[in-house]
Amino acid sequence: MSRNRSLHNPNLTSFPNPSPEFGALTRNSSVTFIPDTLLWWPSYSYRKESGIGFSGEDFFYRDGKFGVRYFVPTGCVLVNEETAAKSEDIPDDDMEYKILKMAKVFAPNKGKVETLRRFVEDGGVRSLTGVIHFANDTEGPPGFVHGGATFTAFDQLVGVMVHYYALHSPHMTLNLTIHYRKPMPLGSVQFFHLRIAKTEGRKMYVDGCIFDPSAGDADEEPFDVAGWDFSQTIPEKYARAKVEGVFYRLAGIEYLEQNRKDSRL
Ligand SMILES: CCCCC/C=C\C/C=C\C/C=C\C/C=C\CCCC(=O)SCCNC(=O)CCNC(=O)[C@H](O)C(C)(C)COP(=O)(O)OP(=O)(O)OC[C@H]1O[C@@H](n2cnc3c(N)ncnc32)[C@H](O)[C@@H]1OP(=O)(O)O
Repeated sequence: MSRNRSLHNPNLTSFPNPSPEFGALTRNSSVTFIPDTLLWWPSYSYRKESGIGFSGEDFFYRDGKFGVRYFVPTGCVLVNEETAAKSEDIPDDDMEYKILKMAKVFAPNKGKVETLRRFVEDGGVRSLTGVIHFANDTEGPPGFVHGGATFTAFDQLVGVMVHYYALHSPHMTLNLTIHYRKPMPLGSVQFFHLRIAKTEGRKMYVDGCIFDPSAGDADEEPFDVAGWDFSQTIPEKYARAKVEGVFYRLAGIEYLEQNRKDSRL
């Protein structure tokens, strides 16, 4: 049996650098790695108060619980200095302009210039791909990841994707459904592939999966991540968990402040 078990390393507490999984994605020409400084949003309040950005290749949810690296389809960089400069004549109280200014700070200044609207019109796939490490303290069933940890990971990953493609305009989760297909081995490094299925008004419909190249049939070669065309969905048999959900664009971040006041928090 030539099954690749290298992804399941119970002793792994942080990302090996560079990990074989990360390497497989960087060799895939249909995806581009975005340093997660551009997407990382650990705490909106903290960030706002401190003005501190975050660096490093790994994303961790609290104390080393999840580590994440992100990729987007090649040629889908949303905005750069040039695009942002063209928006100088937009009034300052315009929400989209504020978002563009944020994006100017956070978006990578390289690659092809694509605005969100242009990209959508082109019918391109809006997706996010990456590797995620479930460290040992996410344990639920003995030897496996807790379903709540999987859910949190999905909510965060999809949230990051939605905010990325919406040029950082604030969205909240309306609903999220997880289908647990196969137990998630504790300490394993998994891949995820998420996409925006459609946008309707203020709603963004999303779907995707966390998948494991070695989760297919035992007599097959593992799934070829380096050669896979990520504009396609991942074959069902590799999915450990699948997700579908809807995110909703808020009129402004002030909505959250108003809710805090209303709740007397
Ligand atoms: C989280 C914001 C952060 C902002 C940060 C800014 C920039 C960020 C940049 C990067 C961020 C990076 C990462 C972020 C990572 C993760 C994101 C975390 C996401 C979360 O973890 S977030 C917490 C859980 N989330 C909630 O806490 C939502 C509570 N909720 C509400 O606050 C209201 O519900 C609201 C405002 C959403 C809508 O309320 P509303 O009054 O404005 O509008 P209304 O009620 O009319 O609903 C409008 C349409 O949604 C339909 N609808 C309503 N509820 C539904 C449901 N449950 N399922 C299906 N459809 C539903 C209605 O049927 C109607 O549909 P239709 O228009 O078709 O009739």
